[in-house]
Amino acid sequence: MYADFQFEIYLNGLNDVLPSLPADLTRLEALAREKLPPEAYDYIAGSAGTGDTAVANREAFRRRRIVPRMLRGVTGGDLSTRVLGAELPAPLLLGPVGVLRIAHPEGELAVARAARSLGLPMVLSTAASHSMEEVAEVAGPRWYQLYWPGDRDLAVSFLERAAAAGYTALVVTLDTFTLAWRPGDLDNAYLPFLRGVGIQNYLADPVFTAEAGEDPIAHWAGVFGNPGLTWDDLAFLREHWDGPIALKGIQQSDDARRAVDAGMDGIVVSNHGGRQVDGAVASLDALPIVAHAVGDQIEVLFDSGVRTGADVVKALALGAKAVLLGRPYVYGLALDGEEGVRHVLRCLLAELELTLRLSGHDGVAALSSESLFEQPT
Ligand SMILES: Cc1cc2nc3c(=O)[nH]c(=O)nc-3n(C[C@H](O)[C@H](O)[C@H](O)COP(=O)(O)O)c2cc1C
Ligand SMILES: CC(C)CC(=O)C(=O)O
Repeated sequence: MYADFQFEIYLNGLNDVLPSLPADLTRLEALAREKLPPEAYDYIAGSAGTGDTAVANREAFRRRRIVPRMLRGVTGGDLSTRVLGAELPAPLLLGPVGVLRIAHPEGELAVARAARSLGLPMVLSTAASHSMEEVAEVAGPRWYQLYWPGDRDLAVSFLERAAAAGYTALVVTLDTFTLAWRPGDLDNAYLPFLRGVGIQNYLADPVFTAEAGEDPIAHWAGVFGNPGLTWDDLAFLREHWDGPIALKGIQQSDDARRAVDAGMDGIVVSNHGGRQVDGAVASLDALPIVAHAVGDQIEVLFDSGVRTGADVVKALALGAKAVLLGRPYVYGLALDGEEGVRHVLRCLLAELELTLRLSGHDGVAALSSESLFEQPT
């Protein structure tokens, strides 16, 4: 049971049981802000444009309310589930976040260790600041996130390296072929790759090494600016990746159906945490529409705005099989490395389990849209 340490905390005090971080995960952002270099904090916490979509992501969660049911003989509260062919102890993954060394020197390694200690999959970003092979050495279950380079040889080399290093599923991010207008980073003139953090991931790659020495921004744009991709190109990925593939950044039902038609195994309903299209629909608002459009034909995952266990309950009730966590674990990383990430995950899982049981659900499979009430706007 994930919540077992709850009484231990009451008996001994939070800080004897967990690192000296608050149990209220929504307070971590303010603490991380005090610790991180200002431009790194702004990059992590920031979003596109006015931040409208990032705010809408949270509002969409607030608008939905859990409706607790009583006397339902709730005993266990089983969180385990099966996603893209993998048995997960809980419907939670660590979403792909690039350049984690800007938050902590151990970066992706610390995150991988924390995820492994709880048996949760980590989705490693193409833009990771440790190579996928280094991360694989310390990671447990692992998936690989692809920023799809225009150069097909480079794309194949990423896929082959990921498969060889034991990454079992592929998450292809479609919504970030170029960075959005992000005023905070523009005001700071800050892009992590400029500090030579992000691109280190590729130095082990012969194709990339040939290009090294070039201006890193021009290099990034040249390599990953691949806006001409279409649905037809997905056949290429199928040809070069044997495991399951999920498309990340889906927000619309026709796009979701096209993913089914293209033979994909999953989609991640996501607006990149509001970091790409400012004014875009809140990801949680898109979720039930997309989930309804595809039914059981493809697995639906979700991210953008998840901050608490109750949020996970809401996303699952609206049709997600599992959720990906973004910024919260990065704040934990910034505050206390591996321990900080584990703290975030343990608190979130405990709260998820308690919320599920207290609202009358004997496991994640018992959730449905009837578990929620939507407040009129
Ligand atoms: C600092 C930062 C870097 C990110 N880097 C990546 C990335 O490399 N690849 C990717 O697919 N998504 C990336 N994302 C998006 C996350 O995977 C995820 O969609 C988003 O953070 C979810 O929203 P949340 O932060 O509100 O939980 C990044 C997000 C942040 C905050
Ligand atoms: C483009 C990336 C390296 C990182 C990313 O996805 C982001 O900053 O949102």
